[in-house]
Amino acid sequence: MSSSKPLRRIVIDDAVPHAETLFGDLGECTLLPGRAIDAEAVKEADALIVRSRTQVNASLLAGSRVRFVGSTVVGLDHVDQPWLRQAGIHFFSAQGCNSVAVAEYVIFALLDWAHRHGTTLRGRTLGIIGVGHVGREVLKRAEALGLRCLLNDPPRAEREADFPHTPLETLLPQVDLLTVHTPLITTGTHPTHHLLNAERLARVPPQTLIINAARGGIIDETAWLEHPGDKVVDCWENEPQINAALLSAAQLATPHIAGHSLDAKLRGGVMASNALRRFLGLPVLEADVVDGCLPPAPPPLRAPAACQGEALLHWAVQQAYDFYQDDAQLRQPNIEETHAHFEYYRRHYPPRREWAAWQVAQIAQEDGRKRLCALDFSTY
Ligand SMILES: NC(=O)c1ccc[n+]([C@@H]2O[C@H](COP(=O)([O-])OP(=O)(O)OC[C@H]3O[C@@H](n4cnc5c(N)ncnc54)[C@H](O)[C@@H]3O)[C@@H](O)[C@H]2O)c1
Ligand SMILES: O=C(O)[C@H](O)[C@H](O)COP(=O)(O)O
Repeated sequence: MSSSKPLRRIVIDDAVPHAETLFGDLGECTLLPGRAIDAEAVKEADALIVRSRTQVNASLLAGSRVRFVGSTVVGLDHVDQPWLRQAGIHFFSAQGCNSVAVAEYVIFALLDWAHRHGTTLRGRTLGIIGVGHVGREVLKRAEALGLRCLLNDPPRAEREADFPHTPLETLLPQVDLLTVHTPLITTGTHPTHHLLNAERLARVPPQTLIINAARGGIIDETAWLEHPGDKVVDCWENEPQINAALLSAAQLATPHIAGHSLDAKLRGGVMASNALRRFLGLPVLEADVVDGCLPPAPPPLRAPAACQGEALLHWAVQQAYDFYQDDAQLRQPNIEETHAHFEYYRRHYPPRREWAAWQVAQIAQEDGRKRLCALDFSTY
C-alpha cells in the first residue's frame, strides 16, 4: 500500500465512468467488466465497486480482504446483503442515482404512444406500481402532463397513513397506461415476481400500454404476450437471452438502458465514492472534480415555429435522445445476434444527457430559452 493511499487495491466495474478520477486517490484501481469480477480478481482487494452485473455474495468475497462494497446502481437483486452484514462488510447502494433517467425514458414512451395513436396524454389514466425514487419522478412528470395517476405501493401504504394507495384489483381495470417500478422480490409479504400474472393482466383493458423499465420477471412475459395492448420493454426475463416473441411484439424494445444516462452513471459513481470516503473518515469529493466529469451542455434545441404543448415535447424529447436507436440495435437479423449484442450495446451505450442539460429555443417565442425539463414539467 503506497503511503499516500489509504487502500491497497480497489476493484471496479469498468462501466463506472471516470473511475480513476473518483477512486484513484483512495487506492490502486483495477477495472474489469462487471461479469469478469470473480473471487480471484478480488482476492487482494480492500474495496469493491460494482454495477448490477457482478453477483456480490460469499462465493465472490469469502476469501478476500474486501471490507467495503459500493454498488453504483439501484437494483439490489445482485447483492447478498444478509451475508455482507454477517461478514462485517460495509455495503452502500446508490439509491435514486438513475431515477430521473428512468422517468425520462417512461415519459418518452408515453409521449410516443400518444403520438403513434394520434391522441394526447392529458386526461388519460396512468397506473404506477411501485412509487419509490423512480415512481415518484414518473408521477411528478405525469401529473405535470395532465395525466390522472393511480398509485400502488403496499409497503408504503402500510407505513404511510396518507399514501394514496389503490389496490391492484381496483387500479388495473381503470388504466390507459401502466408502468411498474418495483424491485424484483421473490420472498416476503409483497413479492413482485410475476406480480402482473395472467389473472391480473386479464383485468387490464385491451388497449392499455404496459411498460417494464424495472426488472424482468415482474411481468410474466408468457402472459404479457397474450395481452393485446402496446408494450414497452426495457427489462426482460433471462437477460441477455431475451424472449424473441416479446421483442417482436414490443412497440419499443430496449436492452435494459432506461437508467443509462451519463448523468446517472456519474451520479452513482460519485455517491459510491463519497460513501467510501466517509467509510474511511475522509472528506467527500470536491464539486469541481465532479463537474469536470460531465461533457459540456449540448447546444440549445431550436424548436419548429409554433410547435407547442405535447407536440413540442414529443419533438424535443426525441432530439434530446431517441430511444428508437436503442430499439433498432436490439432488433438484429436473428435472435441469436440479438442475444450476443445485448450486453455489448449496453457497455458501448451512446452518450445520453438528462433533459436538465438541454435548452429549447422556441423560434416562435423570440428565442425564449427554457430547459427541456421545464417544458410543461412545471413541477420538475
Ligand atoms: N431499467 C433500468 O435501467 C432501471 C434503473 C433504475 C431502477 N431500476 C429498477 O427499478 C426498481 C425501482 O427503482 P427505485 O429506485 O424506484 O427503487 P425504490 O426502492 O426507491 O422504490 C421501489 C418501490 O417499490 C415499492 N414496492 C416494493 N414491493 C412492492 C409491491 N409488491 N408492489 C408495489 N410496490 C412495491 C417499494 O415500497 C418502493 O416504494 C429497482 O429496484 C430496479 O430494479 C431499473
Ligand atoms: O439497477 C439499476 O440501477 C438499473 O437496472 C441499471 O440499469 C443497472 O445498470 P447495469 O449495472 O446493468 O449497467
